[in-house]
Amino acid sequence: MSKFGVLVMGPAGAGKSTFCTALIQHLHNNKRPCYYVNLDPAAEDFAFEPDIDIKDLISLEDVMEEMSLGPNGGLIYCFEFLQENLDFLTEPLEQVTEEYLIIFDMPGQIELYTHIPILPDLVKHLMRGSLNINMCAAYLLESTFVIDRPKFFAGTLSAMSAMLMLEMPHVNILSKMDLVKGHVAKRDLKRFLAPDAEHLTDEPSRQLQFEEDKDEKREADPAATKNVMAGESFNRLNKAVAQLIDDFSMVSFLKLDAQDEDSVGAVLSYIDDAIQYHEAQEPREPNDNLDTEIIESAIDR
Ligand SMILES: Nc1nc2c(ncn2[C@@H]2O[C@H](COP(=O)(O)OP(=O)(O)OP(=O)(O)O)[C@@H](O)[C@H]2O)c(=O)[nH]1
Ligand SMILES: [Mg+2]
Repeated sequence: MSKFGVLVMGPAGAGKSTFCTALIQHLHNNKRPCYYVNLDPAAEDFAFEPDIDIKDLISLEDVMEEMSLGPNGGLIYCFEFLQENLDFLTEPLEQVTEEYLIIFDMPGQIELYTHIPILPDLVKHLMRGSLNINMCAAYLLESTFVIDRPKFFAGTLSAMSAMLMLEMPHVNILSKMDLVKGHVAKRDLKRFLAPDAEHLTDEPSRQLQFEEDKDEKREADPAATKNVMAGESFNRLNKAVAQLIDDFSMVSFLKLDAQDEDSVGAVLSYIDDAIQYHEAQEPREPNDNLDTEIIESAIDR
């Protein structure tokens, strides 16, 4: 029997928990069962009570107090503790059946997605071994942060880093689209949704701004002309990064407005495709009330 899950990731405040809530609401509305797993040991308020909450195993607050760690060190400690106590996840998840979508709500500390092997090990445990969950990563970036070229590069590279590290089907999502709608031309938005090297480096106004910055810095401090962020070298760096993003041709973004159910439904259909959810579902019984109504209304017509 297969199981299906989505790992909702991304930087702090990207809208991960809001997306999880919207997804659960959408699944409820469509009479689809889901299983909500909170893996953020600092999360407090939930619109839907998690079925598994890492805080029942360990809480960030306790770790910070007892181990005298900061929030990031504390989070790593919590995940190492989870790694040593994987039964906490395995035992309840073994009972989850194939109709369920298991939603994992992750914390926002970016180091989890870049260089620490904790998350790949956790993902391996969920995808292989006894659980054998068909998983997809949903990586959220806030749209207001990335519709500016340098921020877009930084955000996209972080998404790519997570993608390469986790080696699992991956859906990138620009969240909070309601905040940029009407403020950004559709044409401009398009090039951030499906980036290619030429579009990303072709931005004369931005270049002008950097040239001006360079002149100002030169007057103040001649050594600043060596700054890699200024002028031609920055331009070349931009081009190289844009080419890298293009070469991978893996980074494109779906739009998400968590308040808009159609938008949530559209993102879910990409996730379903990535994990092949529908292929594994049993055909529904024809005597199911809903199906009977549909058949009756089709006969009436
Ligand atoms: N306008 C708008 N605000 C949003 C949207 N999604 C989330 N927010 C707001 O963004 C803030 C952060 O949202 P969360 O869902 O807590 O983000 P998160 O990624 O779970 O944050 P951490 O778990 O702390 O990393 C909250 O104030 C939300 O109300 C959206 O689609 N539109
Ligand atoms: Mg959250």
